[in-house]
Amino acid sequence: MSLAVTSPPPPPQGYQISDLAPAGAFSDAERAAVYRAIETRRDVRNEFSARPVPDDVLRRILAAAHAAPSVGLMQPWNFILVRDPRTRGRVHEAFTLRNAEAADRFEGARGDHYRSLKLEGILTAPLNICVTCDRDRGGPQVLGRTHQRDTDLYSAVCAVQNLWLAARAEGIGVGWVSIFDPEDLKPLLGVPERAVVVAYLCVGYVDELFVRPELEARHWARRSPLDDVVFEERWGERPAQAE
Ligand SMILES: Cc1cc2c(cc1C)N(C[C@H](O)[C@H](O)[C@H](O)COP(=O)(O)O)c1[nH]c(=O)[nH]c(=O)c1N2
Repeated sequence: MSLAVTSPPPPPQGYQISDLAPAGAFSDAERAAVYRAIETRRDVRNEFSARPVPDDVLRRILAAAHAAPSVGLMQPWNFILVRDPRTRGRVHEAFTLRNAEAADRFEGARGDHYRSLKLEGILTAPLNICVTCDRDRGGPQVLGRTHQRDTDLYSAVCAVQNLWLAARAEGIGVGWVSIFDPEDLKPLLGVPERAVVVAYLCVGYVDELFVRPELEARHWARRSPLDDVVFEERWGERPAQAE
């Protein structure tokens, strides 16, 4: 009897027919719903109702975030659900310190205008979600990240946007608060050294939303026209106007 040494079979590399589905456009109503979510999504700071977000709704929103694209399918995110008022109180203190520093960077009337803006709903929203990026997930080599190390961070931001849009469809507002030193938040939320705090989100039901960005409605900044930001072939080259 020969005892031939056999190497293990190579891992499968193909896919199954059942892995594919038709890629046709959505129905008119479905398409309208997607664009409506995108166009009416707003950053919410002030108008949260205390009504809790039910677990099944929260699960759908988190599943939408978790379905985001990610470099090499790295899925580098975690979602820390922050509900404890004591923790949120500490997060709010961290915000207050950094917000005062930020306000001082704007001079004169601009500084007064800044101080008049409410820029977070940490204590008034019933739920806060911290989105992190674990920079070591997927090991040292991740497909697509070799020459662009920050693509893991970009992936986590894609998850935030998915969450934001799904929340809009559920009637839930989201406000992104970045007026922190992220290192202040890490010990409060137990975020390990290797991970980055990407977003701190205030989440809750809202009865009304601004129809345009609140910062525009409050005369802080203006939304730019689409044509100002579209170039053709090279930076600065404007597309030819359609006849
Ligand atoms: C990365 C990042 C960080 C922040 C924000 C957004 C993003 C993408 N935004 C919200 C921002 O002001 C808002 O998105 C724009 O003004 C546009 O308004 P709408 O989102 O369309 O309502 C925001 N808003 C705020 O009041 N406090 C903040 O700290 C931040 N930080």
